[in-house]
Amino acid sequence: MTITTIGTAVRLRAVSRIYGTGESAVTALDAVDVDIAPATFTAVMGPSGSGKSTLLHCAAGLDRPTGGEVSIDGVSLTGLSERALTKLRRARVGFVFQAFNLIPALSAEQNVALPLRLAGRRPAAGEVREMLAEVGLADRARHRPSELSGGQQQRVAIARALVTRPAVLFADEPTGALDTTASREVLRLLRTAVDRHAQTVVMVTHDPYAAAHADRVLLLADGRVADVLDHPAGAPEIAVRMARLEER
Ligand SMILES: Nc1ncnc2c1ncn2[C@@H]1O[C@H](COP(=O)(O)OP(=O)(O)OP(=O)(O)O)[C@@H](O)[C@H]1O
Repeated sequence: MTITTIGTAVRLRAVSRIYGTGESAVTALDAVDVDIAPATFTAVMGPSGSGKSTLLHCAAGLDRPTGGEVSIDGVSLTGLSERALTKLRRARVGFVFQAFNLIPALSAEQNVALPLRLAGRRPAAGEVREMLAEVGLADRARHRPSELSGGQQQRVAIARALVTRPAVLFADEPTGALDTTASREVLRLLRTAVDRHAQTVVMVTHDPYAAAHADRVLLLADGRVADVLDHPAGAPEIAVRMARLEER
């Protein structure tokens, strides 16, 4: 069964995720409600262990919540079979991870073409090259990941995540392993996906400077949304709200 939720790219209703059972049970997410509007950039922050990665994984359909409901692009994930969930992820969702996760034996171009091939499509002429050009790597198409800098590898990973033109891009600490210049370039690409291509970006980060690129910052504590900051003025404002959260 699918439930249509027009106007929301990602919707969480009373989403809980409990790891383990009995005395060792850990409540990583505690009845979280979140609505993420299409074509917006959301940053998810919070102290270590507050549930950021769990939220991202549940919202992206990579992990199943213990309770509650997640919808992506108007489709409820509850009750979908693994196969249907995989299909939905391939069609509507992109992922970027801190560790890039490129396939070492494949060239940049082959890495970017992978999601299209997995979806059973033969990439159209120029399609993959255009995507690489969008992330500024047209001249690196035949290079393997080991022949690229960290920043370039992450740009290939972004091209790979965006090549299917997914409705939502989830990014888990995408700038965590990068220096300031490479981070800025990655954040600019994520911002472009939102502003130019009307895609929705949800990014977990520890870095207030990265979060300052977002339209909205969700601050988690103990598996709940403890604070929300709309249109942050800059990194200092975000850092202050984070500090307040950590003092509680
Ligand atoms: N597979 C698991 N089994 C048991 N507990 C887990 C598992 N994954 C996460 N947890 C626990 O759930 C809570 C939330 O973890 P999560 O990784 O979502 O936090 P986080 O905010 O992303 O942390 P960090 O910033 O350190 O990456 C933590 O207490 C963590 O120990």
